[in-house]
Amino acid sequence: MNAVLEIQGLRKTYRSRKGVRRALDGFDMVVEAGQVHGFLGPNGSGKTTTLRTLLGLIRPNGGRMALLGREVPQALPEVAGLVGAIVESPQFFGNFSARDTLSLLADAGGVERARVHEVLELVGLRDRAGDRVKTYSLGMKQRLAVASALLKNPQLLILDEPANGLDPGGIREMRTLMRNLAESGMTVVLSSHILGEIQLICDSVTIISAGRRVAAGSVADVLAQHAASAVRVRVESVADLTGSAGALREIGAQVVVEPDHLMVSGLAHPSAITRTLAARGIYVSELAPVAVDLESVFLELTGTAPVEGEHRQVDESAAAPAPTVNGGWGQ
Ligand SMILES: Nc1ncnc2c1ncn2[C@@H]1O[C@H](COP(=O)(O)OP(=O)(O)OP(=O)(O)O)[C@@H](O)[C@H]1O
Repeated sequence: MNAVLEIQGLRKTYRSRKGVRRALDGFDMVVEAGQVHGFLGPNGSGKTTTLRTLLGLIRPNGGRMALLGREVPQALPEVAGLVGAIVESPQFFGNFSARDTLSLLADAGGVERARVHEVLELVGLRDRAGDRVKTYSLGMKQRLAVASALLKNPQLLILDEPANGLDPGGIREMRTLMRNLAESGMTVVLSSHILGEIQLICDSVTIISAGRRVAAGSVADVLAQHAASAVRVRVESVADLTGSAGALREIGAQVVVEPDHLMVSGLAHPSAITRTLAARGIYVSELAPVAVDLESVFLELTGTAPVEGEHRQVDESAAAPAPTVNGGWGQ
């Protein structure tokens, strides 16, 4: 097996004074070597919990995980040196330069000083390496964080929301950096909800919703599997859009109401649309398959597409009905 990261049936339940929350509910994930893999999900779907659990920072309630072919958390002491990760924005001393910061980290980790110059070059900070970190932009601080994770030349790099807070230029630079790392043979896993970027950067994706995997595979495959399902529907009178949406939802479609048309997905045969609406005396004036992007697939799969009259809350993890925590590790 060529997988550098494997997760099977991962479960994590948080208990707090407010009750029990099932953050991961039998989650599966596989990342093959040499890929840039996007880990996508809405707020509260379990991405950070997954990454923190993989790195031994959180104890799961069940499931199995392996990094570089070794079962973790048991083998973490052996694989930790081969995995670079940033799961929380690291804090750097503002008065230190990037070079000072990385030299300090290199000494602490037993890494040769020559590597500091290499990683500064890799992340594009060479020319500002002597400037104090407090003069850096957010994008430069993110690159310094990536540089610190690269010091030990990891085989696998895990980044939680590396593009968070970056402007479009910063995101573009981050994208180039990720691609360069993958070309150098590193496997990169990055969590994000910036879907357009994932589509451009990543070879493969895992989409998580409410603590479960809802799609996985190459970006092209995930798009192809869902490409046929989205249809743009116009009806003769705009006044009939709301009624049409209701009728289509009754037959199981997911419908997004736009000002002058509907976006309909989740039906095996688009002919069901014309039949259903005609039965209500509503006539379709346009029925067009829509080129699907990752964003619409994501919205459909995670149930986070806007629904008329509903105001979705940000946290989509499941509030567990009863505390079923087994307290132990393993299935
Ligand atoms: N320490 C904790 N105690 C209780 N609940 C927690 C804790 N950490 C996370 N949760 C809950 O677990 C669920 C999953 O959270 P997690 O941070 O893993 O999601 P996420 O996908 O990373 O979200 P985001 O994109 O917003 O960072 C959420 O409901 C969150 O409120």
